Order: sequence, then C-alpha cells, then structure tokens
Amino acid sequence: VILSKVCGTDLLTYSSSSGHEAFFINEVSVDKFSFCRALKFYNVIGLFSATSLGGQNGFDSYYCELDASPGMHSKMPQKLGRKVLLSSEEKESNNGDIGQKGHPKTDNHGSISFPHPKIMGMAAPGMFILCCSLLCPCFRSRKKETSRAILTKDSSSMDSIPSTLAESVPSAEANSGNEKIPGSPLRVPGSPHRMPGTPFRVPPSPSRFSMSPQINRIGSVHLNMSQVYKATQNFSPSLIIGEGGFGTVYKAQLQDGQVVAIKRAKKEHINTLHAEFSSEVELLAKIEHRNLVRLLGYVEKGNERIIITENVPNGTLREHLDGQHEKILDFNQRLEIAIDVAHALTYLHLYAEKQIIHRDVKASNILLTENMRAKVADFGFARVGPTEDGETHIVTKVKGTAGYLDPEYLRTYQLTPKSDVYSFGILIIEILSGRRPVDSRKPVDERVTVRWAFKNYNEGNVVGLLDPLMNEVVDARILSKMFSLAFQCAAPTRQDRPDMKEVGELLWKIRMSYRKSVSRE
Ligand SMILES: Nc1ncnc2c1ncn2[C@@H]1O[C@H](COP(=O)(O)OP(=O)(O)OP(=O)(O)O)[C@@H](O)[C@H]1O
Repeated sequence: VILSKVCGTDLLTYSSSSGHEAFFINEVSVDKFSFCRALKFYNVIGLFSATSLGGQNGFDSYYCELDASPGMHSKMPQKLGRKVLLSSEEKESNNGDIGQKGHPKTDNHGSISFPHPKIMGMAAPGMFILCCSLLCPCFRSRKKETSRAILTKDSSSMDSIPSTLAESVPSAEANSGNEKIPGSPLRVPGSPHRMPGTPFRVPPSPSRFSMSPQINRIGSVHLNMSQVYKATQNFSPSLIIGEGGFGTVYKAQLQDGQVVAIKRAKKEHINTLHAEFSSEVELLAKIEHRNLVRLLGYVEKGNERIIITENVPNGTLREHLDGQHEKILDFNQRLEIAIDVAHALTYLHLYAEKQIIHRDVKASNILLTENMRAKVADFGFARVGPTEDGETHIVTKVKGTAGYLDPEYLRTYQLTPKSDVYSFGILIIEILSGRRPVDSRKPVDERVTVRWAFKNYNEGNVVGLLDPLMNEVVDARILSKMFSLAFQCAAPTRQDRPDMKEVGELLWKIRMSYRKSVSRE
C-alpha cells in the first residue's frame, strides 16, 4: 500500500509492504506520531483511512489515537514540512562539503540540509510510480496551499523498515518551531531579486571543514581586503549585481582590468562560522570548463569572507524564464542551454580531478553570457563523490533546493551523481515550460510541475507544456523527446536515470533532429 497526498505545503506519504510500515513528510522518514500529527493538522485523517488500508478502521483509530504523549497535541505546527527539514538540519553532523556554502547561507532560498538518519528509507524504482502519484488527489487544506512535493514511492520495492526503527529518525516534533517561517515557503522575503514562487532555502548550518592554511591563496586571484575595497569601490551599492542567501554579489574591476564577481558574506553569519573552506576548495579552484563559473579566489580577514569568481554578465536562467531580460529565450537557445549544463555536469562527474557532485543544480544557479551560453554557478553545496573503488555512493546529509531534490537521496541519504541528474531532469522541464518546479500560484493539480508535465505528456499534450511566453511552434516529436529525457532523468530511483554523459549525447541527438526539422520548414 502506498498513499501519498499533498497537503498544504507538505507531501504526506504512508507506505506499507510485507508488514513493514513507513511514514514520510516531504519524503523525509518520520515517526508515526509526527505523521499522525500532520494528518490531524491538515484534517485529512479520514482520507488516509478505510479501504486503502486494507479494511482497517483508518489512521485515527488504528494509529493516531494511540501513543500521543500528553501535551504533544497542544500545538500544531505552522509549516510542518519546513520544520522537518529544519529540525533535521539542526542535528547536522556530517562533514565533507567542498563548496562555498561551507559558509552559512543566510535564509529563505529553499536549500535543505540535514543529517542522514540511523536508518535508510525505501528504494523506489520505476517510472510507473510517477503515474500512480499523478492519480493522487490533492486535499483542501485549512492553510493556503503551496505544494512542494516531489515524487511518491513504490511500495513493491520497499526496503524493510521496522517501524521501531522508523521512529528513531528526526521528526517534525523535534523542532521547537521558533524559526521565522515565511507566509509561503515559496516566497523569499527581503530579496529584491526574487520573483514570487522562487524556492526558499533553509540555511545550511556551519560546516566543519578542515581549514586550509593557504586559504587566501587559492585560485588565480589573490587579493587582500584593501584591494577588495578598492575593486568594489568600498562595496558600492551601485556595483551590486545580485543578492543571494549567503551574501551580496558585486561586479568589480581588478587593477589589471579583469572584471570579476565578488561575493561578500553577510556579517550576521560570520560568527556562526567555525571553519571555512575545505582544503578541497583548492580542487574547485582548479576546475576550468567553459560551462562552469570559475572560482578565482577567496579572501578571509577578520569579519570578512569574500569569494571571487568569474563574472557572467547576462543574469540567471531563471530571470530569463521570468521575462526579466529584453528577449524571451527561444527554443533553440533553451536547447543549447540544456546542452551546456549537461556538459558542465558531465565534466564534474567524469572528468574533474575528483568526481564532483554539484547538489544545487537549478535555474537560478545557471548564469548566462552575452552569447546566451550557460555557466553553472554556485558550488556551495558541491561534494566530492565516492573515492574508494567499488563505492557506489556516499552517505551524507541532504542539501539542495526544494523541488530539485532527488527523492531517493532525500530518503536514503545516499548521494551519487545521479542526484544531479534528477535535478537536471527537473531543470529541463523548467526550461521548456518556464514553470518553477513548484509553483504556488498555479491550481493545486499543477503546482508540482513535474507531475503536471508528466500527466500532460501521457495525455499526448506536449505542445501545451511549452512556455507560453515563447510564442513559437516547435515540432511535437522534438518536444516529446525532450520531455521523455527529462522524465528519465527525474525517475524516482537512480538506477532508472541515465548518467550525465548519456544525457548530453541524447540532447545532442535531439539537437540534430531539431535542426533538421527547422531546415525542412
Ligand atoms: N559570477 C557571477 N557573475 C554574475 N552575477 C552573479 C555571479 N554570481 C552571482 N551572481 C548574481 O548574484 C545573485 C546571487 O548569487 P548567489 O550565488 O549568492 O545567490 P543565489 O544562487 O541566487 O542564491 P542562493 O545561493 O542562496 O540560491 C545571482 O542570482 C546572480 O544574479
């Protein structure tokens, strides 16, 4: 049995197989009490009950009235799913991230970070599960509904999870609920550069990187703070080109004329930093690929944490999809961007000195050049992949952005390059449709874009999936191939996803077909 419902901001999933039961909120394994609490909060206990549970009376009598300790019911959470993520994050314990977000990102950008539990969750192969999930109706919630669900699971392939173990994982209950939670999880307060609906980020907690003694010497640009002040004209507001969770980004000109982007960490987060860059950041500084934003240097002095990167002048892919730039991206440009990103990820996964998993592939981390070439930015969550022979994955806390997160990684805490493949699949759908992975402004059944797209795809309506801003007729067969590839990438389990190299090759073939179709017209 597998039951999965989007309620308000949360995806509630119950599964049972061969006598083993598991409870999930937003793909995070939780104990049954937390699950029941969520059901009660959303007033949907009855809907999870009766026939679908094999004749049992339903959650309310079978589960939810059982072992609630006094006081536990007194206060329902305001944003349950987010609390699950935050509570888990508080217990973060794992090391090993190599990127800039060793610095704490400040707020509200959708990134998720929490530790692996004592148990692993369920494995869930098969695209047919996606079909099943599409059939699940959404419930009316007492709150404003903003879906941030990913995909549902397959009961037939569930690992054995004794419920006693399931109860040992971090739960929503563990959170004190003190944190400020935005009205909608998709709204980003105080960020002028964000459109409504932009995914929020839960700030990663301070990393525990080993400090490199040479930290100020990484990369090819070595500045001291007075040079940074000079280059940014004392961090002049007129030079601000972006605002992220981690800090403010300035366009700066160095003495030799080179124009760079300088990211300055927000002061309020400096104190929470225990250690900064991993020595492995030196690895990132060595990475050179035309579709990856180059890390040029790092400055650490007193309260200042400065990251210097290549400047990419034409905004983010998300801004372009939002129509914030002069021209709307045409299909050809979108296809080229997808190919660029595929090449960047292939390089990271296969050809870098050590395998690197980006972990935060999303449209707002794709920067565009004047020629509309794409560069993948923001290695804040990047991680070195498995290093031992025969190792298939690393087990680590979950980081990434809601909507792009690989559900299998989220469930099992096993990270592989296929997590980037999943995010890339979601990104292709975003590139083609223009829609964010989760869009709270859409009708309930369209809010999880991958589900909406898959449903339409199955009904043969690929043309209707195309971004209406494009105003362009694209051969339905080409679109079908693109969407089909996207769904393969976003398969619930990694074994069903192609690797990035294959994805690049397939995109290249699609490009050839597209060129042919255009030349025939
Ligand atoms: N190398 C760069 N060149 C040009 N603009 C950049 C560069 N890096 C960042 N920006 C701009 O600054 C903005 C903020 O970047 P940053 O990487 O800090 O945050 P973000 O990725 O938007 O947010 P978050 O990392 O919290 O998701 C970007 O959206 C982009 O507009």
